[in-house]
Amino acid sequence: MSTAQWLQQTSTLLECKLVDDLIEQFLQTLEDELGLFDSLLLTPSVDGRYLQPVKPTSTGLLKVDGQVSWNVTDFQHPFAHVLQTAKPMVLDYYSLAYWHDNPQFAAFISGIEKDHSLFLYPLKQNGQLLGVLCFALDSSRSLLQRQDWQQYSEVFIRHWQWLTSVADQTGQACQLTDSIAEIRDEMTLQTNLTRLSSELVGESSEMDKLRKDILRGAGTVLSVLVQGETGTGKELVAKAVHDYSSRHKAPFIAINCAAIPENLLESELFGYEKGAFSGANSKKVGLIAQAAKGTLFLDEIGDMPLSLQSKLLRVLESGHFRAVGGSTELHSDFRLVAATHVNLKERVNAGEFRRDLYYRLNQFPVTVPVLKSRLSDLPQLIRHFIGRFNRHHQAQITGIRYEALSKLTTYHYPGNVRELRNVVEYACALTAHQGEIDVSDLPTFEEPSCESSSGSELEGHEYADIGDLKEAVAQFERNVIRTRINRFKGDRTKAAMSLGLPKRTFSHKCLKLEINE
Ligand SMILES: Nc1ncnc2c1ncn2[C@@H]1O[C@H](COP(=O)(O)OP(=O)(O)OP(=O)(O)O)[C@@H](O)[C@H]1O
Repeated sequence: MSTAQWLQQTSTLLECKLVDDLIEQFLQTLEDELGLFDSLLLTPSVDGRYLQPVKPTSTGLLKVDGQVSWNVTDFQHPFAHVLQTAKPMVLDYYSLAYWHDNPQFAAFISGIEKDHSLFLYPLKQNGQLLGVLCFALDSSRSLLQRQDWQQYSEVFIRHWQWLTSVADQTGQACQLTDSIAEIRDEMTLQTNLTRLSSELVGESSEMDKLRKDILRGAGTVLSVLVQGETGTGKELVAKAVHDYSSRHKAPFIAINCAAIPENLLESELFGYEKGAFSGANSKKVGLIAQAAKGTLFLDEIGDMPLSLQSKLLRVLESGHFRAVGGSTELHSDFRLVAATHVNLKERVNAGEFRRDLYYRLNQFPVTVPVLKSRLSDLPQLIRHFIGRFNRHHQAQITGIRYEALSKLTTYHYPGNVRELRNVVEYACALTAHQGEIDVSDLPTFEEPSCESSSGSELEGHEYADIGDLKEAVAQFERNVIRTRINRFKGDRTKAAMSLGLPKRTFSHKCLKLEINE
C-alpha cells in the first residue's frame, strides 16, 4: 500500500468516534493490508494483573472463548515475555510447541498450522505498555522491517488513548492533531528522502545530510546558495530544491552566468524592448519574467559582473525590474537558487562580489561535498551510471568487477561526480555486451603526484616573480586548457570532460582566454 493509501486509512481511523469501532477498523485494515489470517488485541485488566482479548469471542484461527485471560506474571505463555521485554516476538509452528504446556495457550493456538506463525507485538506509548497485538500469518512473511503499519499503529494508539479519555480531557485533542501532523510530516519527509535518493545518489552520511538540507531549504521561501566544487552535482541540487518546493509546477529557469558574454547576460535576464540596441528587432521576455511563480537558477553566480549584481539585488529585494530599453516597471515573483564553485566569501573580501548580494543569496546555504570525501558512494554511483548508460544505449552492462572497482577507489576525482560519470561511460563503451566492466576497460588516470610536482616546481621558481596575480592565473588556465586540447587532438568536448567542466563553461573560458586551438 502506498503512503497516500496509508494516509487515507489513517484518516478513516481518525473518523472513528467509539473505541470498539476504532479497534475493529484498525485490525481489519491490518488484516487486509498485511495479508493476515487472523488478528487480536489483548489489553490489561483494570487491576493490571491479566491480559484479556478485546473481542470476547473469535471463530478465526486464534481461538478465544470469552473466559480466557492470561496472568501477566505467568511465564508459561509468551505474552508475559513480550510484556516483560517490551519487544516483538515471532513464533513459528515448531517453536509454538514449546508453549503447549499451558492449556489455555494451547487452545488459543490450536488453529495454527505448519506454514503459519504467530507474531506478537507490544503496543507502547511513552514507555508504557498498553496491550499486545497478536497476528496469525504466513510464516514466510516478515513484518518487523516494515515501517508503514507500525506508524499506522502509532496513530491508532494515540487515537485509542484519546477516545478513552476524551470525556474529561478535551485538551488532548489539540495534542493529537499535532502528533498526527508530526507523523504525517515525518512520513512525507521519509517518502521524499527515498525519492530524492534515486536522483541524488549516495548512501554516505554526507549525502544524507545534503538531501535533508535540500528538503528543508525547499520548504522555505529563502534564496538558496549552493556551493561546491565543479561536477559535484550543484545543478541537480538546485533542480531538487525547485522540484520539492511548492513552486514545482511552475517553470525552473536556469542560466550559466559564466557561459554568456557580459553584455548579453543583462538582456537575457531582464529581457529587452524592441530597438533597445542594434539587433533588437523585437521585444524579448527575460528569464526573470519567465521564472514567475517558479525558480530562477543562476549557475556560476561568482562570474556575474558587478554592474549586474546591483540590478539583481534590486529585483530580489523588491521583485521589480525594467527590461533593457524599457521604461515601465515589471514584476516577477520568483525564487532564486544560485550556485558557485568559487568561494564567494573570498570574492566579497576581494571586492569582486557585492557583500549585500552575497548575504541576500546566502539565506539558505547548501554545501555539496566533493566526491573524494565520500568514496563509499562509488559503488552506488557506478551502478547508477551503468543503469543510465544501459537505458540510453540499449546496452546490457551487468556491473563492474571487483578489481576495477578497487582501482576506481584509488583515484581522487578532481572533476568529482561528472568525472566519475565520464569514466563509467567510457568504460561501458569498451565493455562487451552483457559483460562487466573490467580493469582493462578503464581509462588511464593521471597520477596526482605529477600535478603536485609541477606545482612545487612553480612554487620554487616562478611564484616569487608573479607581479599580476589575475594574469598569472589566467596564464596557468591557458596552459592547462591548451595542453589538454592538444592531448585530445583538438576535441574540445573530451578536453572539457577531462577537466570536469561543462562544455559551455569550457567554451566560454576559451573565449575569455583567447584560446583558438
Ligand atoms: N549524487 C549524484 N547522483 C547522481 N548523479 C550525480 C550526482 N552528483 C552529480 N551527478 C551527475 O554528475 C554530473 C554533473 O552534475 P552537475 O552538472 O549538477 O554538477 P555541477 O556541480 O553543477 O557542475 P559545474 O560546477 O561544473 O556546473 C551530472 O551528470 C549529474 O547528473
